[in-house]
Amino acid sequence: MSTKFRSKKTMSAEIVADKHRFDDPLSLAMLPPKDESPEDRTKRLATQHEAARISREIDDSLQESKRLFDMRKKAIKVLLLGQAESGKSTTLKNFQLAFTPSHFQRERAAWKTIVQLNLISSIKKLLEVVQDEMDATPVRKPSTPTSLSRASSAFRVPTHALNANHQQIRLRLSPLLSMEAALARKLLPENFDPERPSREICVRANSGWKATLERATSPESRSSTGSRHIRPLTGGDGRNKDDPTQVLSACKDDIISLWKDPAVKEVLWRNNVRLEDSPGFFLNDAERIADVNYEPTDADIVRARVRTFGVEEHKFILENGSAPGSEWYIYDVGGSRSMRQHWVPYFDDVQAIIFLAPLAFNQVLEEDPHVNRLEDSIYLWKEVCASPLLAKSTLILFLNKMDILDATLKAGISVQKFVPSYGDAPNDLEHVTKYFKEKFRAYQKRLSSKQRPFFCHETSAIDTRATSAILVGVREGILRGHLQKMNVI
Ligand SMILES: Nc1nc2c(ncn2[C@@H]2O[C@H](COP(=O)(O)OP(=O)(O)OP(=O)(O)O)[C@@H](O)[C@H]2O)c(=O)[nH]1
Ligand SMILES: [Mg+2]
Repeated sequence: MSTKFRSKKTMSAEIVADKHRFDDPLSLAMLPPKDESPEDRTKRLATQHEAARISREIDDSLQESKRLFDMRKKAIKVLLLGQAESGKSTTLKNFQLAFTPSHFQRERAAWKTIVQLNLISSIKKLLEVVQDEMDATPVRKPSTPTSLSRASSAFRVPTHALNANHQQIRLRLSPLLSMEAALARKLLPENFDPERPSREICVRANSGWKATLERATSPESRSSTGSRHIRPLTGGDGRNKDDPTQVLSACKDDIISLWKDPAVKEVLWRNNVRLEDSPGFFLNDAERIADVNYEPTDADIVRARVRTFGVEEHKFILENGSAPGSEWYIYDVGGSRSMRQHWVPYFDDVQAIIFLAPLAFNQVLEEDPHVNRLEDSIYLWKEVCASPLLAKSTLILFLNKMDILDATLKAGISVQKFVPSYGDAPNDLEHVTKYFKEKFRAYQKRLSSKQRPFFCHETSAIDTRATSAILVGVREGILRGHLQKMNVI
């Protein structure tokens, strides 16, 4: 711009700025030297240009951080709480399946390996019981019963005894066990729990274990000999000894016959072992899962068990429903006792707590067999209701595992025996549920510093269809409460 076209106002502003420049020691120090050579000038201008670029970058990143911070403030935060095995991660998977289905589908490959590992884990327990029985009683040959075996069988009613066939099956299944140990070590390096070493698959939160699993179990990875991948160990029969699909399919017939065997069933029954009630139970589906073409169904993924270790943050952008595009953060916590200390930092600014409480009146905690599960759930519920940090949060109670409660009551297990205060009220699903629901309601009323509505659902989180219908209602309730708080409605 030539001086001719500058306004009076601009010119006087420049004079003031120049005056300021010569008064200000910093500006003086920044002035180019009087005898600056053209090369020095070019260098100086380049440096100034670079400094300005970096400064712009810092500004942009600060603005982005602010934007993310504001978005998080606007996002909906939900915390899943409850004791270990109460169904928190299962509820999270239901949420993904219902509202962010494409995300759910993307993780399918990782879950396939988990289902296979779950199946192997049940086989491991089965083999342990078989081994203990064999160690305790002499093994008999199947075709030529001895007088000793006839005599010992006479003590049992009905008489199904383990024999050399079972030992053979056990031997043939042993590669599964070594493969499981190796696979868990390689694929889940975070598979560590001081409370229950090597009992259950467990991953540290946010360790990217799903991506690790997907990478490590993909066919490309297995066919690679690169050092970053699992090296394939190919047996004499051409089978890959590291690949759970191959090893399981080779063992399929033995797995099925062992699980269906009346002698094994009897041993389990006598030892009071109900594998069917253990988390991640897939033995009844061995025919399908041990198949070489196995692909997990949605129901398999929801039922697959991985113990949560720490606190996992899951970010969702809703793909459907009344507020598509809305951003949610769901925190899934590890529920065993040693992990509860990590919950509190996540209490800040949380809109809703979904509290999972199975009415497991006849079970004890895995980490402490002296503590009744239902008592522990009630203790935790009281803590949550009374917490000042959660005073403004909406509490939503899921009386989960209703299917198990139903089966327990139908099996004739008496509530009164475990909870004397239940008295002689009918030992059926309706009355038992009502009784404990009222207990939870009363504690919330008594312990909340401000009154809040009591939201309670009876759930069976492995039933994806029924859970989805409940979650739609929960989602809408949370959204409404959130928008009201933000004065949008
Ligand atoms: N039968 C039945 N099983 C359920 C139900 N909900 C969850 N499960 C199973 O119970 C086991 C434990 O569920 P998770 O969701 O992993 O439990 P969690 O609360 O996340 O446990 P931690 O991560 O150890 O704190 C899994 O194998 C689930 O498939 C239910 O309503 N009925
Ligand atoms: Mg979990």
